[in-house]
Amino acid sequence: MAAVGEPHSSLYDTIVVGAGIQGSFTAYHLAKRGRETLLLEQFPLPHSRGSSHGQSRIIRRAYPQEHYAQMMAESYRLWEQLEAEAGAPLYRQTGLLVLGADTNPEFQRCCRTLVQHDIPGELFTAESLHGCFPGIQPHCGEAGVSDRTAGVLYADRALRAVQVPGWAWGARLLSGQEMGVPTASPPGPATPGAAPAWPQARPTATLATDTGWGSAGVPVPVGNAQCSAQRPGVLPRGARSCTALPGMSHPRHVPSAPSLQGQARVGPQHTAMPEPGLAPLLSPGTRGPLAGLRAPSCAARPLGQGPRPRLSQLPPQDRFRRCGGALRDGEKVTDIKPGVVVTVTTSGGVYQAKSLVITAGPWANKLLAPLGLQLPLQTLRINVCYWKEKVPGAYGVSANFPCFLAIRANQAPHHIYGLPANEYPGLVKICYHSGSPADPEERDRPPKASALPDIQILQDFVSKYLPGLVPEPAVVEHCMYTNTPDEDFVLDRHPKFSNIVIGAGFSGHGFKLAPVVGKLLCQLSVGEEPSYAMEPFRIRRFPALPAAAL
Ligand SMILES: O=C(O)[C@@H]1CCCCN1
Repeated sequence: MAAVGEPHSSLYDTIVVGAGIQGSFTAYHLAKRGRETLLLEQFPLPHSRGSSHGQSRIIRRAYPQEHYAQMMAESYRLWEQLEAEAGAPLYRQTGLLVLGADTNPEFQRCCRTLVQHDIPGELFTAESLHGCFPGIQPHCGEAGVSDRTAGVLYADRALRAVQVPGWAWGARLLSGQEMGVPTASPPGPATPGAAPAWPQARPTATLATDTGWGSAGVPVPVGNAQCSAQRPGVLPRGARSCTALPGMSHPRHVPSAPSLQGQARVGPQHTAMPEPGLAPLLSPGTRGPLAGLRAPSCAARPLGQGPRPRLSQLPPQDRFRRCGGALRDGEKVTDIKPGVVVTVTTSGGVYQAKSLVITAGPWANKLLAPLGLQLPLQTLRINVCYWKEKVPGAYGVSANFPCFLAIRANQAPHHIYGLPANEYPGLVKICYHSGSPADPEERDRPPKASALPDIQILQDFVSKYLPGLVPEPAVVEHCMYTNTPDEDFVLDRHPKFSNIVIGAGFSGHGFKLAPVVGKLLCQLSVGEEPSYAMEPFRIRRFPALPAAAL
């Protein structure tokens, strides 16, 4: 079979349907292994119809689920590798603050992950948190924990970077928009010339036996919040950075935030005494979960990675030597015929491959229906909101404002998360981790006013927690989530057709994990043993799949 008017291989090793971040990383891994790979995308690239567009995403290791925490260690390494290949910064370390009720099990699981994986971070009471981040106004009974390795991924740039090597090494662009091998750092929000500091992914300390932050059902005594001392305000311009975390401003008079690493920070800017509620955890010889950890390494990891080769600087024969990839955008899949050889018909041609990977985001079930499978996926339209600073720069990356993740703060049933002002000067990205059910084909239809409770929830949150922001969104953009009931991904083979692999249901938290997801889908596709336990991602975990679905 041949594409209309285009020469190409008669039989690909793998066709990947969907060139969002998950499909692009899958094609990238396949092409790097020398697999003849065709990456199909229904829209001309770049586009903003799915879930991978926009300039920023959070990258973090603070995950409540152990399986993602494990995957993130490798994901950081693979992002760093891609960054070296692209020759352009893809990441900016800002730190992340997880904010939640100190008794919240999810908050406690995040704390446990940080301790168990020896991830640098700190624990805050409501009072010490407000001292370190005057722009944030926590409330009684809330606490914070920071993940110093976290930051912002430059999403658009990352997507482009992973698509370019995927086919540039693979040699052929058959049609569609030519994306070009980068010859210089693409424009974007990163500081020019600033190489990001990729945090150490591997644990560096021997950890004490886990006595169970949350796992044993014991509430974590994270401190005695003294809410009366709090004051509204924002980070003063030019405020000095905290010595412990790059993402913190720490005025001299503010009480110290205890370190997750097992001792209170002591220094000219910090008080020596741990806060009363933390004392039992922080005492030498404690059997608590913080026992036995090393003193914090407070300095930011030195950049020190030297100049990176740009793809464009490699000799063309090197760039094109690797066998594999081709990308066809602007081609919508209209039919898939399973079999030992899978036949995929698009609006532009007919292609065949030994295996197929479907990474179609919110279109997953539309493609799977003719293959007899419907996954319990809910597609949601998400409002991506930006909020104006009252004092310019107060919540910006340059002022060391961190990313944050508020767990059920303000009684909101879902999480609220934010990223410091960066892509739009003076505007902070703050979003609700849920949205209104929507068909991806109709995502541009304005929702009814009643379908916008999230904006009201965000306004309440901004008023109460971020008093230095104007509590009206200045910009609202949109993207799609595809949620599973448990918000774990689907990474599995089709139950009937083992050479059809499905990546779906990334539930609004998949971007940062895409390097590992792509590797796993590649491994499933080529018949290798996956690098991680796949149980959380299996289709069969959904007990209620109707028989007709299979
Ligand atoms: O995965 C993340 O890190 C962000 C924040 C939390 C919810 C949405 N996505």
